[in-house]
Amino acid sequence: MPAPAEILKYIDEHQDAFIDRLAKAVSIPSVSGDPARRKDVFAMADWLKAELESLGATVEKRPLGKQMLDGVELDLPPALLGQLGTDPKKRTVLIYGHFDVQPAEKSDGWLYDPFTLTKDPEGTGKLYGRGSSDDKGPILGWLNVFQAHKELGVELPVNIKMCFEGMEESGSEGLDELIEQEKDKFFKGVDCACISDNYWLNTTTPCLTYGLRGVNYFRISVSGPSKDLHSGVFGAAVHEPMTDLVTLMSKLVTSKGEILIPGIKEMVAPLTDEERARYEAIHAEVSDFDDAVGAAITLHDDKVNTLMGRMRYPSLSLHGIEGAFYGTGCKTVIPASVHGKFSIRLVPDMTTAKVTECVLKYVKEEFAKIDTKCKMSVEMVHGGEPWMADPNHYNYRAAHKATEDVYGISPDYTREGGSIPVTLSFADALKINVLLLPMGRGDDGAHSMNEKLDTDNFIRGSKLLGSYLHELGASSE
Ligand SMILES: C[C@H](N)C(=O)N[C@@H](Cc1c[nH]cn1)C(=O)O
Ligand SMILES: [Zn+2]
Ligand SMILES: [Zn+2]
Repeated sequence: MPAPAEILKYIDEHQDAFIDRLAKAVSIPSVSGDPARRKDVFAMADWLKAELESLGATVEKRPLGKQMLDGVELDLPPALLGQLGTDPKKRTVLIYGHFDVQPAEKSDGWLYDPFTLTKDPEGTGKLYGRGSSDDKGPILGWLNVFQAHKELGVELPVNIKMCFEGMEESGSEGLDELIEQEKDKFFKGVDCACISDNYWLNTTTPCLTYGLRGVNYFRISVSGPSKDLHSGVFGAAVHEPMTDLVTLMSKLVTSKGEILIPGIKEMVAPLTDEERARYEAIHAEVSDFDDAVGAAITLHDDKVNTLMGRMRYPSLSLHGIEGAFYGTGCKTVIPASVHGKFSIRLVPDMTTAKVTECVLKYVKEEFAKIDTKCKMSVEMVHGGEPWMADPNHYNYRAAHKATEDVYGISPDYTREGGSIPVTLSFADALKINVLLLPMGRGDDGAHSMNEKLDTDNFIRGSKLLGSYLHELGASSE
């Protein structure tokens, strides 16, 4: 059963107020990876808790302990466990989202201040701001639905349990332990889960996502002199950490994206004809990738291999070098120590443990070949396993119908190239089906500069979440 027409009308009529609430959320710079912004992640938790409570939810703040970040002990931001409705005759759906965001600085190349929601500057309905699509917009989509029901006095068709965290962009530290502790308490009675935290493949076709790649994030540290040196005074006289690190990082992946670490490719589940046919059926073109990244730079020239590269094969990306000179000008420095960061996206049947074993062994062997007096260490910073769900479950059928209700078309069935490690934790610990129901478009620029959410995706996406709840409430096994 679709959401009642009055709910959909309410969402349309309150578009401006909903965008203002998104602006407030974006203005809190809740960057989990930056110790200086940690207080803002706490502030974001408080703000979201108050908003949920004003809509009638009961919400508990659950502390998650402490973490060590670059040798400094930091409090982890709390998770929010919320509830709306306890009717034993209704299904209970768990919704998850994260209120932390990736780092963003105007100087990264943003057109506007990343922590001010810039509304529709080009007249095309785009809402620019860090977290607009990943993942504050989708969280607020749920709030829009709750508000419509509360204000109109329409009963929610299912019971809602909520889990919102503030560390997703930094490895979801502490959350698995909370889920394990609470699986027979707070999470008891959950029938299925819905996560809105990924993206359509293109800019026009909604999708349901039944798989995620996992991720192992690594850090290689190379150190030499006890302080930064003048390259004119000491160049060609000493071993240089940066040179060794760049040599090492160049051994990880080719320019064609081929991972050079022995043992990685061998773990990947073989492709079947049936699976290949699923990629052929997806509504996407290579040009959608070109548009999303802003250049014609795909590794493959055909749709199927491009989609499979993103969804069903592993990838290795080099992210950056901490300690390196990166400013303007020509500083002639030999950095004393540098830290190279890279991650590997995991697919079935890879595991974080086996990938870590292969990487550590290989990096140490390759470093030994360099014949340097610098010191090297390598560590896995955080990891999450790949995940797949059954897309024939009633949870997916409800979302399929809701997509038809709201968009008038059938959704594509996709696997996401990104990672949401907690998805597998919910599926395994609670033994439930999890659905990923994205709100944003493929060109939203999550993790990039100029992240945006289209007004239409925010508003119709809110209607989609509402209709999904009604279809779920009316569905049978
Ligand atoms: C898909 C989701 N919205 C997301 O962006 N996940 C992140 C998770 C992560 C892991 N390490 C750091 N962040 C991602 O896929 O990068
Ligand atoms: Zn993200
Ligand atoms: Zn996200």
